[in-house]
Amino acid sequence: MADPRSFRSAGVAAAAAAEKSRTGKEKDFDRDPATLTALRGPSPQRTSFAGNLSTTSTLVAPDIELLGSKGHDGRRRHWRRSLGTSLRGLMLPCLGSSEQTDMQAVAAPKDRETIKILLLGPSNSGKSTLYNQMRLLYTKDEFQRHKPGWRATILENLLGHIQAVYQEGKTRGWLFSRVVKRSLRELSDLKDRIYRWWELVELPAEALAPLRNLRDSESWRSAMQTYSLTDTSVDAFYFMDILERLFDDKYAPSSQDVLNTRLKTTGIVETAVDVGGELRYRVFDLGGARAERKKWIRAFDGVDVVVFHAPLGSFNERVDEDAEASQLDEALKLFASIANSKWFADTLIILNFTKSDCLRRKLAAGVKVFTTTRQQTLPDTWADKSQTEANVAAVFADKFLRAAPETADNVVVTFADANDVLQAARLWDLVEAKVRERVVPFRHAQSQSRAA
Ligand SMILES: Nc1nc2c(ncn2[C@@H]2O[C@H](COP(=O)(O)OP(=O)(O)OP(=O)(O)O)[C@@H](O)[C@H]2O)c(=O)[nH]1
Ligand SMILES: [Mg+2]
Repeated sequence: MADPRSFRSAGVAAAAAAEKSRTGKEKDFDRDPATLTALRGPSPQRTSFAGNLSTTSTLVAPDIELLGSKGHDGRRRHWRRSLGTSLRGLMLPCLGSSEQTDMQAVAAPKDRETIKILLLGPSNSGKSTLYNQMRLLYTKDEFQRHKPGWRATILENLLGHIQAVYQEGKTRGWLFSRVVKRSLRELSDLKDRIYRWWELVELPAEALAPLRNLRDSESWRSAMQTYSLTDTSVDAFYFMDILERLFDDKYAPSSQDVLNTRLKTTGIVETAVDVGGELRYRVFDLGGARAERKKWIRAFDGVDVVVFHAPLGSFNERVDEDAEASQLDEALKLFASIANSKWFADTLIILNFTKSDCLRRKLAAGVKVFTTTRQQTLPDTWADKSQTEANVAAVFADKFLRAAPETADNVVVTFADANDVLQAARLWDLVEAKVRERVVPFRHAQSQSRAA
């Protein structure tokens, strides 16, 4: 099994396996430490993947409602859709003064050393998380200044998740222990003091005890665990584990708290950062939900780098807007249209697989990625592969690369979990290295040929 902390471990294994299947020879990808390329193989084959969930069971508590009556009908999709956007008005200050949804910024003239980078991918794939990692790296002071503004969303993430797990339990007939039922009821009784629409979210001190009881309850943790096998939008274990901090009067979100928080992006968010030397980035974080993608075209002009996000660990999760569509399939279709678009023929495309940690967790829990019960069929070469992280990564890297044009040499594959500081830092290092190695010389060559 690959070293979970290593940025390249799963990717290197994936690249090596794909290369071996293509050429029959071993290739030492460690000699090419920054990239995973050359994964293109012979004729495209179809792959199938599925989730085979183990379930927890148990007794459901009486009806509870933690988030008030506005906008939450109890179904997971509705909760997820409202999560993060509901407090958008409140959260705008934390997005930073250099960011805006103003299209004029998108159309601003391009300077030779200014590199335009788009973060693309479906919703929930880690774009904004990687965007925040970039701000943490290059504009740390500004990022720190805006961290307190995340508090309301963190609390909303925590409460929204509890509501979602409860609703899932109700739908699937899970049995909760008496302590869990009592704690949920106590939280529900506090709901008017916990949640306010268009106001700051506050947690009364009395909420700590029931939340602690939930956190310490085997029954609730097991329900959270099961739920997390089909929804990786919020790492609720993380927030449960910092409960005491959240209740501290002086609580100020840490960088990791922010990186683990889900806030759905609407519109186009931009920031400019000095990278060092002659380089300056203009980075655009675009909302990945289907309705948001209609706005993408406005940012497509003059793009130097696309960092495309494909959530590997979401292979068995559904798209919010379409219960039939898998998140990874959605990512594949989207990637195919980006990689084959005339807008990006000369653009460096970093295809970054995120959520490998979720894949690892799901595999460890016995969830199957490749099963014969899925509608799509497995490619023959992979049908007998064991379901290791490296094999799964290789299958999907191969599948995505086959969706790019046969002759494309502008795609670089990476595996970096967006919420992991080390992995994200290495990804941004890779972006910088590739920009210096390929994008800047390409630009200079273009301007010279224009001048000649
Ligand atoms: N475990 C894990 N969580 C991740 C990873 N990448 C992102 N997340 C979490 O997934 C959730 C969604 O991430 P976002 O960055 O908001 O997703 P997005 O692509 O910007 O989504 P939209 O704004 O809707 O387009 C957040 O709670 C992140 O903390 C990852 O690699 N591993
Ligand atoms: Mg986002």
